Amino acid sequence: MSANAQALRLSTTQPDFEARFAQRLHWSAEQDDAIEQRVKSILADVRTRGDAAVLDCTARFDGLHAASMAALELKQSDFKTAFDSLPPAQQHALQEAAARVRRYHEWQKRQGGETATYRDEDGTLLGQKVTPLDRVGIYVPGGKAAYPSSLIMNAVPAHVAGVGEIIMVVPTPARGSIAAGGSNTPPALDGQAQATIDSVAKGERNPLVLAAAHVAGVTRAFTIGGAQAVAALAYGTATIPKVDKITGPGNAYVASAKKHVFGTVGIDMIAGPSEILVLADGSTPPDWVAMDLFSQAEHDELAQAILLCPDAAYIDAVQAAIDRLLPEMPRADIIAKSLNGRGALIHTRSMEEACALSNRIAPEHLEVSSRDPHRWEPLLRHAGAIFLGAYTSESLGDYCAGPNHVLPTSGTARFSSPLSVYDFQKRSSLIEVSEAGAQKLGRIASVLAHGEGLQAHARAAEMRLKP
Ligand SMILES: NC(=O)c1ccc[n+]([C@@H]2O[C@H](COP(=O)([O-])OP(=O)(O)OC[C@H]3O[C@@H](n4cnc5c(N)ncnc54)[C@H](O)[C@@H]3O)[C@@H](O)[C@H]2O)c1
Ligand SMILES: N[C@H](CO)Cc1c[nH]c[nH+]1
Ligand SMILES: [Zn+2]
Repeated sequence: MSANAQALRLSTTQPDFEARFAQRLHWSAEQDDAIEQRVKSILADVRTRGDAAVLDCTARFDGLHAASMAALELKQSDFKTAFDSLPPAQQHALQEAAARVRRYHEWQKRQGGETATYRDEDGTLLGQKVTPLDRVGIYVPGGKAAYPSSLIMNAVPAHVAGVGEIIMVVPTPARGSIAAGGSNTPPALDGQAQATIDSVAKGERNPLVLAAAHVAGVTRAFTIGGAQAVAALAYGTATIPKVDKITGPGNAYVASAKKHVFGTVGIDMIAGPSEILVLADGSTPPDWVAMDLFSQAEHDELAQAILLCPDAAYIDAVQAAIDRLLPEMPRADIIAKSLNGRGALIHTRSMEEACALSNRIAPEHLEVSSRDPHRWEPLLRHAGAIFLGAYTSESLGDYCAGPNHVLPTSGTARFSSPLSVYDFQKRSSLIEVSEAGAQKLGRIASVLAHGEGLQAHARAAEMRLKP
């Protein structure tokens, strides 16, 4: 079957542009209610039954039948064996990518990620103490594709922050299981029967993911996924240690579960489908831009790829490149569904108007494919990551440029930031008031405390005042 991708053509001069633009941006997961209900029941089950529920869900959704949690735990020796058996080019690529991501996050840590203090003139010390989290859970997606790059993007900043223990979960669904894209109607649970099956059956452990765990370093790892993995990390089970925070992307089940466990544990963000917005002045080869649009569209039928450009002839050339290049793509069907359903090629009056539109979208990835990217960058306020110039393909950021590829989606870049070293740290304020400082601060606090009617606050400050 040959896929055909005709992304919606829009122009900002069309009278109905606003309505059509808003409609295209709107994203709603049709199955939201069904997913929410299922996630709630999985969370409750894991909270009550612990490991037994995790084993049942893993059999039910991933087709992975294990008699005990021990069979779902990966060992450090598994990681080493996987790494050693990779071709040298893959070993080298993993190591280089991890080294570049580490270097970037080490730099980031120096930009405000370290304890610092200052003193008032009277000797009072003020500042913030930065402490790494004790134990984090990292979710590495594994349902429809394997993501060693996401493992690196989560584990490396955690290490750089100084996190003590990193617990990784990664589903390894058997072919034909629900998670691998098989039937969406799960069979009834039959925990009793499954308990008699005494080993892991058919779960596909991706060697690059295991090798990435060797390179990036994780403390313990389990081949579980979905809401059950998030629940196990959040509540803890007899086998899986409860963590302080869960980071990492995942599908709608993972996102919903993270939303529900927030408060019991910290989370990084709720990630939606991938997005790319290319802002082009027409100077980049159209094939490059077409492939950049494909690069995010190929993640997911619900991914969104948008081109904004003031040159109508250039938009025609990008569409021609899409038509020519699409049949070569192994994931052409996913790309076509994404472009047809959610993509857009938008003709703008100017690059200035394109920048303003981009700010309204607040995309996860924003490519400024221009001869003069630094002219436009100051106009761009909201994006998860900004890729400047024709040579900066978004895909380089996904793997090895250095900054994190876990980014805010669905317009949340208006108020949130990429995953970072700061996600794996917390801050405590430091206050040491000198005797002289207590005289000044005590008088201010006393007045305000009386104003709030809080006498003990006032007296605690006043007792330290010299007569
Ligand atoms: N933002 C990022 O940085 C980033 C990086 C990599 C991947 N991603 C995205 O993460 C997502 C990964 O999704 P995925 O599905 O491949 O893997 P996943 O690991 O997120 O989900 C697989 C799990 O979903 C659960 N599941 C699937 N169908 C279910 C059902 N019907 N009922 C109950 N549970 C069910 C199963 O437990 C399974 O283990 C993709 O959308 C991908 O684009 C994002
Ligand atoms: N583009 C994804 C985040 O939206 C990350 C990724 C992983 N591998 C390839 N791409
Ligand atoms: Zn990607």
